[in-house]
Amino acid sequence: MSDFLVLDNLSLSYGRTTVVDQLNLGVRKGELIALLGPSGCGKTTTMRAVAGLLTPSAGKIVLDGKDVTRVPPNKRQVGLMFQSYALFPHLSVFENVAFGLRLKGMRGDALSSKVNEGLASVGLAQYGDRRPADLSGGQQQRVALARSLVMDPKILLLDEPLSNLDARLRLEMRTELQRVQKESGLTMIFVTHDQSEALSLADRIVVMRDGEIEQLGTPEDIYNRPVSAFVADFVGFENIFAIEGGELKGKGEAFTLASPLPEGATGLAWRPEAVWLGEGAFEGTVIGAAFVGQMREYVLESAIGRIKVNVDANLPAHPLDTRLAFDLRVEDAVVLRR
Ligand SMILES: Nc1ncnc2c1ncn2[C@@H]1O[C@H](COP(=O)(O)OP(=O)(O)OP(=O)(O)O)[C@@H](O)[C@H]1O
Repeated sequence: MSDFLVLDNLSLSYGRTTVVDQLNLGVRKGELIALLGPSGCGKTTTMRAVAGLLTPSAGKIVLDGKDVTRVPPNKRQVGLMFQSYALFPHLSVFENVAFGLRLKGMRGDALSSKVNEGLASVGLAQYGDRRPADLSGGQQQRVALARSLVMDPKILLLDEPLSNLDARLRLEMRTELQRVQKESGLTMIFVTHDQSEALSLADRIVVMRDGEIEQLGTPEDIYNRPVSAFVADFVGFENIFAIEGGELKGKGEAFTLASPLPEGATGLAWRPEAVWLGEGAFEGTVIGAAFVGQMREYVLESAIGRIKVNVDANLPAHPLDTRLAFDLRVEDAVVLRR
């Protein structure tokens, strides 16, 4: 299947500063893609280019088989929902959702049924007469979503759509977004710097770093098989070591493992639960210990650096300052190859 949205060698600049450099990305129809990366890596800039708010300095954007690189924003059928989803405070919920449709010349029954359908799709069928101020933050967010959906965009871009919501609402809206997307079959790209949001929502994740794609894959790929220390760090690996001259090096002394290093590896990383505690070639002092329900989390200070270890909470606890042996085994590591 050919891609529905293609970013082909896309370069984006502000003045003389190139922010995104020769980016290539294909998005399939009906896919939910997350753009994940730290602040300043170019996520919003990429979205702005897809929406037509920024003209690329090189490369092209193809949407639904049509080159839209030079097409103005209002002719692209690209929906946008930003973090500040500013609803019109003086208009009712119904009128907020109707706004764009009226601009397109829609009136009467066609307008009412379209708006009501939009409100129903986000679970707000009964709220048309309210003002935005009389809704919860989550409900306001859903009005903004309905406002985007009724325009029948080919693709909907969401820039940090959930970051204004508190933790509980954010979880609720995640589920809501996923439901709406699956029911409507709409292609969506959402920007986030929250790895758990990306992992839980997306069909595929694009991890960006300094305007380039560091890794593209399913949530399982990204979580279980990060290609680089950068991605590993982003998805919660705590114990990351680079390979330099056949030795492993983190924040402490370099060391050599008993087993041979995997072919082509540039680094090895261990999740806290993949570190052996109580036996092994290394020794560390417990400088942090926390009970977190099913697990106990330890921080060990050792010659090779600080090591984070999670073990079953049913095992006997180790108090602070205890000296403990631990082991890092190649077979329990994730191999980084970039
Ligand atoms: N209008 C602008 N003029 C000049 N530089 C800009 C402009 N907007 C963004 N930048 C720069 O471009 C780079 C990428 O910014 P962008 O907003 O795309 O990052 P981001 O990944 O979306 O970050 P965040 O998560 O903080 O929103 C940053 O270094 C930023 O300072």
